Amino acid sequence: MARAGVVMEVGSDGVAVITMSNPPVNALGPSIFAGLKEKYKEAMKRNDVKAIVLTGDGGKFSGGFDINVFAEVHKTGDVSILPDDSINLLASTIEDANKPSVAAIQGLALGGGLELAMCCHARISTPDAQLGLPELTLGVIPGFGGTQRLPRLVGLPKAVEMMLVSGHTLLSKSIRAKEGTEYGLVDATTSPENLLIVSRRWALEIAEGSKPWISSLKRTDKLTSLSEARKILHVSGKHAPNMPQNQVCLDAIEEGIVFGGYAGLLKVSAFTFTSAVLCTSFGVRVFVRPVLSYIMPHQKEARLFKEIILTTTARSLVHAFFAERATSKVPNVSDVGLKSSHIRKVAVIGGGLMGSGIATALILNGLLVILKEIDSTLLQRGIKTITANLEGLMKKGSLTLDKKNEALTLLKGVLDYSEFKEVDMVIEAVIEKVPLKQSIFNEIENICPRHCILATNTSTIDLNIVGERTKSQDRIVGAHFFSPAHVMPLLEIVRTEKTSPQVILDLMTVGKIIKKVPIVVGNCTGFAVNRTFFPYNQAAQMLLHLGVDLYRIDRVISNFGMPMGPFQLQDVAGYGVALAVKPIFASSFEGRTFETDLLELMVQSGRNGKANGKGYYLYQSGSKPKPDPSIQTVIDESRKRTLITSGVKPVSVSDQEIVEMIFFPVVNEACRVMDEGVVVRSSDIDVASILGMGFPKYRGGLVFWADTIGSSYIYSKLKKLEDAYGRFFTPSKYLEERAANGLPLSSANSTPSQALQARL
Ligand SMILES: C[C@H](O)CC(=O)SCCNC(=O)CCNC(=O)[C@H](O)C(C)(C)COP(=O)(O)OP(=O)(O)OC[C@H]1O[C@@H](n2cnc3c(N)ncnc32)[C@H](O)[C@@H]1OP(=O)(O)O
Repeated sequence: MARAGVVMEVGSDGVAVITMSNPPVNALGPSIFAGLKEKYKEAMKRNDVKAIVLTGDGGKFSGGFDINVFAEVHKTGDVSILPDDSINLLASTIEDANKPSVAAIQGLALGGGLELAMCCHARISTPDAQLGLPELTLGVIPGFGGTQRLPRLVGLPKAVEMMLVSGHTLLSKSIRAKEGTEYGLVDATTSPENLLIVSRRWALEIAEGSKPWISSLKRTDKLTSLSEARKILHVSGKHAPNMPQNQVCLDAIEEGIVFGGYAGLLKVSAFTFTSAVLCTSFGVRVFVRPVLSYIMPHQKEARLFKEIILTTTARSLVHAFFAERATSKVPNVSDVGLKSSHIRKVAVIGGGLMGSGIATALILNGLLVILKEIDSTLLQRGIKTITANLEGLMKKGSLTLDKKNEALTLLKGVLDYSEFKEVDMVIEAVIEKVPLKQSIFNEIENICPRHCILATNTSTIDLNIVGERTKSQDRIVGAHFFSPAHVMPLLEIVRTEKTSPQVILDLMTVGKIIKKVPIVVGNCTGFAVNRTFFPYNQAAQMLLHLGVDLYRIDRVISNFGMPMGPFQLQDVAGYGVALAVKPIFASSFEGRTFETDLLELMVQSGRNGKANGKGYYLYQSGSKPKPDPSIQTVIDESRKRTLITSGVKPVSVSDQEIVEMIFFPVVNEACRVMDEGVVVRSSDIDVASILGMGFPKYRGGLVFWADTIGSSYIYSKLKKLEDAYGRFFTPSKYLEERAANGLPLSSANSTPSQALQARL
């Protein structure tokens, strides 16, 4: 089936197989809903149909409700385009039908997809299918009865765990079907070949009465007492600062627990309420609530859904979803019919922190790795770091011992280039020294096969300089990983004018294989991410030199949603790289950097950050970083030496001003990055800021957030700051023009910027 739609085939056994098709993930859009209603109506009418199997085409059940509709709601503000199908289709037509339905699940059943499966009377699945309700990661809540049916199928604690978002990346926990059988979400697992056979038989057995006919919404056996439930909901709600969707979801669940899931779907009457209350044994509180709130838990869910979809959080997270997917669309690379080459073996040069992290990411995802170091001590240290990285993942529960051992078999340490004759890609990850990198590229060009990609992990150095002594400019590309490379999800792919589209496509493919989100950017000092964010630390340092307490700055920025404040981040990253790139940024961005000796003074006073336990904070293993009062002498000395603050009284700033003074210069630099065509589209900066710098995803990314504030406000603030503190804050031409014309900063969002188009 190529077009979106639903088909039905009735077998001689009396089973109607209804198949949804909407490639690539069978998203539930209007044509699928219309098709489901039509086919169900027909199946109910036909005398030769005894039971129904509901499934998805192309090896997938469904990736859920069509998120494009959310984007449309955000564009128009019109929530009436959202279907009200939780009652009409899922409950009345499927769950309450007089013929049973079995969901045959393969690949994935997510969001509305799983909700559809949960209203069937049984679920048969392939063992590895991914099942989950990730709606909260989009800032909304399940809207097709998931808040009611999931707790009834798997119990409240597991349901809450599967739905709520937590952590900085706002993930909700999906499960594999194998685990689903333990919790009762899945009735049986089977191979893809047998899926329809087993599902048909199961459906007939329900119809004949030899298997139970279960309506999820009527079940109460997995629900705990109301007081227990409230405890679970209360504890879960506590971990949700800045995420209104968590509390809203808990409210919808609680409503259903108090009033009963099934009662919510039937016409409201005293009898239905009473029977719901009795069968769930949930106390007297029901009777003291105002009558209106008795009406239908599903109405509660649907009503909350329509409210929450309009929040800034939902807008931001839906934007982030599409922004992340847009990164794989690179003009003249992904749209010119190129096919990815098969990259099997990768050499990593340098077993330091970055090289080991990169090697870890590669072997974890099945690629053969040759790790090269200059002597056996360094090589052993690199291999030890890789082993420790894998053990760290095991401790977190994300890797089994077998997988760890399997990964290590893919790693080979070497001290010379003899193995490089067969590699498909080299990633150089040595220290940031131009002559060293140049001589490495010169050597590997001669040794590696002609097809081999020559990548550097430099975070700053111009790629044309790195490859200056080679003739293979078309194969040279930047593969900028973020530390720790086996954990951080971003891969910045840096191309020069000469890098071939095939090389870019191949590196993007490797990026996807190792589960990174690759963004393709142009070549300039700091590339897109470090360049955009260089004013971040510098603005924080400027505020410190203006007399603002460093721990307050960190607190304000953490409260804004960054994983930690800028000073703690400097401690964690170490000062080495910052000191090394300081002169590079100062010369490339002359006049718009903040000059201070702070880091030099820190190092002179024996502080190296977290690495030696002493930085802006004091670090002891097992306890949280502690402010260090003795840092004041270093700060006083630095303030004395810094032109901007000598003789000036400490400034008084509000928390909002701290956020603005730190992030507006970052937004300003992002404007230059967009204007120069360093990124393909502004939303790539959003993705990079979220995945590379920890910018809060629920704010949609740096540029999206800036647009919620408005270009003219940001411009006027920067102008005032420029008057007070100089060129560090001077608004860019791009920002000035956008502000003058009342335009958002992201208007080049879906199309490549003009500067880039001119270059391509
Ligand atoms: C009322 C309901 O309760 C509300 C809901 O159901 S909200 C939706 C809940 N579902 C989700 O959140 C799932 C979102 N999707 C995903 O997590 C992932 O896309 C996936 C796991 C399904 C597949 O991942 P992967 O194979 O890596 O492919 P991925 O690149 O992400 O997606 C492939 C394409 O499908 C699209 N897509 C995926 N899920 C979609 C959805 N639910 N709606 C619309 N498009 C979707 C992507 O935008 C992408 O389109 P593109 O090729 O044009 O860029």
